[in-house]
Amino acid sequence: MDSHGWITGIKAEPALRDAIATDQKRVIPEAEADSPTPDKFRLLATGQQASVTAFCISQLYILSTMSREIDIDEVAKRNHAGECWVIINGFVYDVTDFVQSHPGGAASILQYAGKDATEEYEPIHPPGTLETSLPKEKCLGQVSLAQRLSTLPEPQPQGKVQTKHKPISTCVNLFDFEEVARSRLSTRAWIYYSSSSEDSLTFSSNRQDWQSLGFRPRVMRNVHTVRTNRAMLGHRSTLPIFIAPAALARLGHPDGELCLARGAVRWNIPYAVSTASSTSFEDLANCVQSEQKKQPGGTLWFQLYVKKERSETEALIHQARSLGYSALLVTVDTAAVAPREEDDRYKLELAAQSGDPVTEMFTAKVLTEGEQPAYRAPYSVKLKWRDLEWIRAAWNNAGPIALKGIATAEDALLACNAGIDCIYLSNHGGRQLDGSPSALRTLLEIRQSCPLVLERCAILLDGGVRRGSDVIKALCLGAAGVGLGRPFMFALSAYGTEGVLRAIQMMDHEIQTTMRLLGVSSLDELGPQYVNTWALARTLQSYHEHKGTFLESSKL
Ligand code: HEM
Ligand SMILES: Cc1cc2nc3c(=O)[nH]c(=O)nc-3n(C[C@H](O)[C@H](O)[C@H](O)COP(=O)(O)O)c2cc1C
Repeated sequence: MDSHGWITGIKAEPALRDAIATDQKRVIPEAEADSPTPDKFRLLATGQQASVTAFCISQLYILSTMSREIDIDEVAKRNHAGECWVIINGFVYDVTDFVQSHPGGAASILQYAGKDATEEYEPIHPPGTLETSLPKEKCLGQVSLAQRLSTLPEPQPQGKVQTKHKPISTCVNLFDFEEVARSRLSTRAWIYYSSSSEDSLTFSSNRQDWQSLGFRPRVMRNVHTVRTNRAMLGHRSTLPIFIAPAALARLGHPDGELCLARGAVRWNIPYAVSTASSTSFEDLANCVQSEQKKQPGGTLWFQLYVKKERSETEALIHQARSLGYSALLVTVDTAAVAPREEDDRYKLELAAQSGDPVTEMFTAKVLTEGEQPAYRAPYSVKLKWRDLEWIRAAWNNAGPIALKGIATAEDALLACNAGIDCIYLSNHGGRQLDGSPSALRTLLEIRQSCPLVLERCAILLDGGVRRGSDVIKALCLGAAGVGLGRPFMFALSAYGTEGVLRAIQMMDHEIQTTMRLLGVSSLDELGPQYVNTWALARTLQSYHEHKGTFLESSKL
């Protein structure tokens, strides 16, 4: 390594080296020097701020390859669906044939047709995406270094954000992280994390329902020592909480999902990795392994979105299994992606500002026979209960299986009868069907109409959980454990790994305090006698009135 912190073997011109030194980064190529790709470089920050700026990678990429040079004006001409080129990390890709099948929707690429898409592309896609999604020949060449440098954004003064930044020591609860994250995140990232579908009815009731449940505390019990440990999907966790699967953590912080993995190991709780993780499944497994060498704990679960192609799904399951992910969580509430209008409006506004004709988001396409509608996600609209057979076979008993997104007692019973190990009650944080019930309501419904399910299957749930007291309420009603989604995304966006660790610590503290004030010293003592469900239970559909329909609809 030379005096500038560069690994030898990389030829960096002085101008480039200076540019990167200003940004205080060192670059380490992980692949052979003769065939570098943008995804095979990693940046290590020497300063506190580990913000990975894609342009550093692309400069090296440009310098270290010898492929065809393309003029930026040539790229600019290919700016429509009929001929669509984009620049990513200094390389020019012809994505004309790929655009229509892009899993993130055609519009998201067409917005960058003829332009540099690096800044948008990088935090969303895990390493290796370009290589696996596009044929090699679609990488046409690279733009010249001079042209690339001329389009680089001005370096941001590093200290400015930090001096304004609220110190982590002043955050007292999870809502504080949300506030800090809001001030730090780009508009796009904030909207992506915080938005919910349509009128946000479900999103709002997720929070309200926890608040409508009261406690029935007992006093004068010796609660000097409290035990918070809980087994969830075979993992003996220090706390009855886990990190719920959420896509695109690198939108919030350059270390993205790695922050979550570190938090999970250091606190010994499970982390459910999303199929749409912006860090590769392998990097996360390696991170957990190396953390566990320092201190054992934590586990990775794998959240599965069933893709349109069965072979793709099977490949994902095999990969998760071979990397040692210890449970499979199949998400079942995404037959379509519900509109999150804030996201859509923002994208459309950007498109309108840049004069791009991106209207296809709302344009109905006439389908030829047998063609699937172009949903905005790569997930299967044909998923059915029978598919559990091949999903189970692909997983090959590598650990328990949960169905994530169950929202009625009838489906809970179906899952139970299908031999599923765990029912994960969720409405996707209010991001899918607006008007669907909170997990808490579904749990009450199960207790009312088919309590047997609680004996035969483990129950996990999530949605609107922000307090240790919410967790305890769920456990009183029979949940084995509780997931948190947005709070962890906000915590990592605000303070990286430190934020995640502190968020878990806050939950630990709140859980312990609630237990003491409730008069229990172990989670096993919790039961329905500790909560007052009256206000919520009376809003449920009466099981006795609808018994016939219930029994009918809980069959296939
Ligand atoms: C040009 C080459 C590109 C390739 C090869 C590519 C490939 C992919 C792939 C394979 C996925 C699916 C990830 C998964 O679920 O496993 C995806 C998702 C996505 N991509 Fe791209 N993409 C490209 C460009 C872009 C650009 C320029 C944008 C600009 C915003 C973009 C935005 C998205 C979004 C929003 C998703 C969905 C993420 C989610 O919510 O799950 N992509 N892309
Ligand atoms: C930004 C974001 C991304 C998400 N991505 C996924 C995902 O990839 N897979 C999934 O099954 N659920 C996903 N979810 C839903 C969460 O797993 C979880 O159900 C939800 O966040 C819980 O609600 P909460 O955010 O109020 O805690 C996502 C949620 C958010 C907020």
